[in-house]
Amino acid sequence: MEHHFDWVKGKKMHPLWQSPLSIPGGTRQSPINIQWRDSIYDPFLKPLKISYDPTTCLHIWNNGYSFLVEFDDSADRSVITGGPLENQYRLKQFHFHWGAINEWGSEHTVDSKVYPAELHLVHWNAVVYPTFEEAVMEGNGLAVIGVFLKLGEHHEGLQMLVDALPAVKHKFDVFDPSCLIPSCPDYWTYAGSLTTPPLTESVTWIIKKKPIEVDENQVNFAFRMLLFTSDGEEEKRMVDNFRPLQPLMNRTVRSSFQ
Ligand SMILES: O[B-]1(O)OCc2ccc(NC(=S)NCc3ccccc3)cc21
Ligand SMILES: [Zn+2]
Repeated sequence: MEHHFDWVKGKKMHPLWQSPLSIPGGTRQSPINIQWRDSIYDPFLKPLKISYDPTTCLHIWNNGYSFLVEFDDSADRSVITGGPLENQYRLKQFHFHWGAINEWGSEHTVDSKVYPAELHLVHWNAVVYPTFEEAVMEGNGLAVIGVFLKLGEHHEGLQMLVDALPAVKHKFDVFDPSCLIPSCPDYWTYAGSLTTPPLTESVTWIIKKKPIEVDENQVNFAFRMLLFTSDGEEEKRMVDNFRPLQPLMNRTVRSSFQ
C-alpha cells in the first residue's frame, strides 16, 4: 500500500489516522482528553478484578501499524471482571501506541498531558456474544484497559517483549500481561470506541490513573525500530500510530477514586 503521509500540525499522520477522520453520527468516539476535575467519583464502581493465565499467550506480531501480543481466547482463562463491567470479558490481545519522539505518542491525555506511549489490553464480552467479531459491533462488546507509559526506570516485563520484537512473529511460551498494569487500583472509565478501524463504538474504556515507567532505550529501541511496511517496500519507521483527540460530546468520565 502506498504510504502517503498527510501533515497535520507539523506531524506526520498515517493515512488511517487522518484528522478529522470521524464516524458520521459518532457520539462516543475515542480517544479523549480526561479533564481530572470534571471526572465524577462513582462510589459504586467496584475494583477491577484481573485474572490472566500466562500460558494463554500465543505470539507477538507486527500488523503494520502496531505490534500485538495475542492470546488464546477460546475459553475463560484470561479474564477481567468487576470495575464498571456488567459481565466478564476475555483477553484477546494487547498492543501499544507511540510517537516518533517522547513529546507525544499516547492516545488519551490527562489534563492535556501527553505520554510517550499507551498500552491497550483488549477484552471482549464472551458471555453475551459468540465471537469477537460480533462483540466489536456492540455497545458493551469490548473492555479495554489503557495504561500510560512514562520515561523512568527500566521495566523488566516490557524488556521481555523488546527482546522478542526483532522476529516478526515470535512464539512465546508464557507471558503474564498483568506485569504491565500498575498495582495502584485507581482508574477512570467512560464509554468510547476503537481508535483504529472499524472505529466502532463498542469499548468500555478503563484508563489507569498511574502510568508504568519504562526507560528511554526501551521506548526507542522497542517501538521506533518497527516498520510500517511489509517486505520489499521502502522502509518507513512505524511511529505516530495514535488517533487525534475526539469530542467528549454528551459523556461523563467516572473515577474509581476521590
Ligand atoms: O482502538 B484500539 O487501538 O484500542 C482499543 C482497540 C480494540 C480493538 C482494536 N482492533 C482490533 S482487535 N482489530 C482487529 C479486528 C477488528 C474487527 C474485527 C476483527 C478483528 C483496536 C483498538
Ligand atoms: Zn489501541
